[in-house]
Amino acid sequence: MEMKIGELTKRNFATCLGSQTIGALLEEIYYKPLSYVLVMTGKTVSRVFHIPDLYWGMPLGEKNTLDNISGSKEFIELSAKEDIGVLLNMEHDLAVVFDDDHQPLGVIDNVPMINKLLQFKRSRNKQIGLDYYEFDNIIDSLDVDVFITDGEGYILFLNPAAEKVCGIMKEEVIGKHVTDLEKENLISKSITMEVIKNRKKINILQKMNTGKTVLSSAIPIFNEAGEVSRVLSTSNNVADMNELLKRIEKQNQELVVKEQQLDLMREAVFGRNNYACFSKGMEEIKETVIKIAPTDLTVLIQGESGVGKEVVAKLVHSLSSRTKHPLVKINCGLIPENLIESELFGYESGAFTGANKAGKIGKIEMADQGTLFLDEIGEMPLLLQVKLLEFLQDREITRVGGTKRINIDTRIIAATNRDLKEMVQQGKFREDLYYRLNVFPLRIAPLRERAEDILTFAEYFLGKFNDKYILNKKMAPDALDLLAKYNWPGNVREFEHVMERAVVISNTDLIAAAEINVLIDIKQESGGKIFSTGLMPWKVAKKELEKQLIKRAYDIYKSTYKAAEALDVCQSTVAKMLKNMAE
Ligand SMILES: Nc1ncnc2c1ncn2[C@@H]1O[C@H](COP(=O)(O)OP(=O)(O)OP(=O)(O)O)[C@@H](O)[C@H]1O
Repeated sequence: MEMKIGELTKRNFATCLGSQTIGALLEEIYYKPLSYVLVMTGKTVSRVFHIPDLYWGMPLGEKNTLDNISGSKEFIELSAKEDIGVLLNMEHDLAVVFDDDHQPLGVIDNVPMINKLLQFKRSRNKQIGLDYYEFDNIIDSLDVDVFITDGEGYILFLNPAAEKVCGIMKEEVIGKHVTDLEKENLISKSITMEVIKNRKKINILQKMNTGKTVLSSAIPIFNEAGEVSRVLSTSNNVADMNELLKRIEKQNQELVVKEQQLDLMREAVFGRNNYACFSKGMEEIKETVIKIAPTDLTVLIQGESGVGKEVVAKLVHSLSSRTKHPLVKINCGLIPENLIESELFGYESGAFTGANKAGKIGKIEMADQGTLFLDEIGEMPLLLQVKLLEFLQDREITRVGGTKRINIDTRIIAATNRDLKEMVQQGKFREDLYYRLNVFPLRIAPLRERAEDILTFAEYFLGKFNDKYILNKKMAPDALDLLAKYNWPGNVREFEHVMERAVVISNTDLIAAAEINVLIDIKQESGGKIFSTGLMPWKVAKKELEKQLIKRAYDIYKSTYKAAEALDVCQSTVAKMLKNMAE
């Protein structure tokens, strides 16, 4: 059954006589949520005014009576009992609805829209689309604020969500102009007028008198003549967005805390593994280790002997998820060639004479779930390189003398002080194995190339050996100078040994340069050898060498006596030559 006109009728109207002045009328209805005024002549409705139009005209004609002004809407009269089908194809915008006694019951506005809905519904012959009232209900139930004005900025509608955000009642503001809301400080800035002016969508942040800040978005709706006939504003509570942002921020903070905890954990790991660094290069290695440790990437660490390759390998393992499982080290250079295969792969009982009867598991198997550290990989015999390559490809081993394939899950870290690439070129190392290992290469620079690390190491090892020997020794500045100038052919390992011996042998609590000097002996700096890089006359070369040695010794000791002692010449020679050089 079709709806009746009475069900669609809005009761937001007032009646009055045509002799009433506009001023008096508006004063009377000011606070009421009304949209229309019906001017009565006896029992007949003679004119209908849209209340916002009256506000608009008021400054000019406050004293005018309704009979005297223009602007009445065209309308049609309908009975409440009629089916809504009568609206079909109706040309008027507005209908005034009467009851059985011909008393005005209300109005139906926006008839064309209802019309369209009806047509739509009928064309489908079923209940598709929404009834007019359903729209009202839906907009009222929306959690989004909806605020509608006419094309001049007079407020026509706001839903409960908008009432809440603005802190105003519909009744208070319907029919008012948006600029009044600004004047009354109900909103900070009207977006509606901007939209009317610019004829396009605008977004702004609005502060409401409720203290809430909303992000408003308003769009113009145009009539057929291309004029802005309505402005539809919706807004989102910034507090809700802020709430969301706060939540995101909180999560970010939690992440930062977690990151810090992770940093602390890493520091603890670094501390435990005795990794000291100061130079940019070493910091970079530390950062890289932090990044690659959690992955299962194979790492190839290259660098001279004693630079700290094993330290780095341990770090990678400690910071990986495999840390609870063993880090198994195999020094490929130390195991006799005939044993290395069984060392790596293990053997079954009775595999060869002299072997343990029960058999033995190899290092690779021991490293299952953990990390296998192949130190001195450059020393691995070529034949075994093939077997290692096979394992790296299949991740399976067969014990010597056995047939069973055993699946192994291990991470590989290899280290070498040899130039593997060069070995590949010389045919001493398998190219395919080289590429299998060189997945993530790390090169650790020799100590002489990272002089910035020396002071850090001095402090670090001083602390370490003071603790070890329960001492409290310090380094004299010239002793530190000396450490910084030496070129450390044995790298960190040599440095560590020198520091340990210095702590142990120094006679006082202050380790002096002379005590360091005894340990590193400047004459050994280049193994006691002097290299020439070009040819020059004998005498000139001799002179140049003398100058260089004197300068070097004096730079280190800052004393002609000590320099003379180190160079094994008399003090006057050093003093004289320094003087000549200065002239
Ligand atoms: N960054 C570092 N922080 C603290 N100690 C370090 C560092 N680097 C190296 N060392 C110390 O130097 C010594 C040599 O380090 P490590 O054994 O790791 O060197 P390597 O490069 O593996 O040497 P090799 O090639 O001879 O096996 C170790 O005692 C180690 O503790």
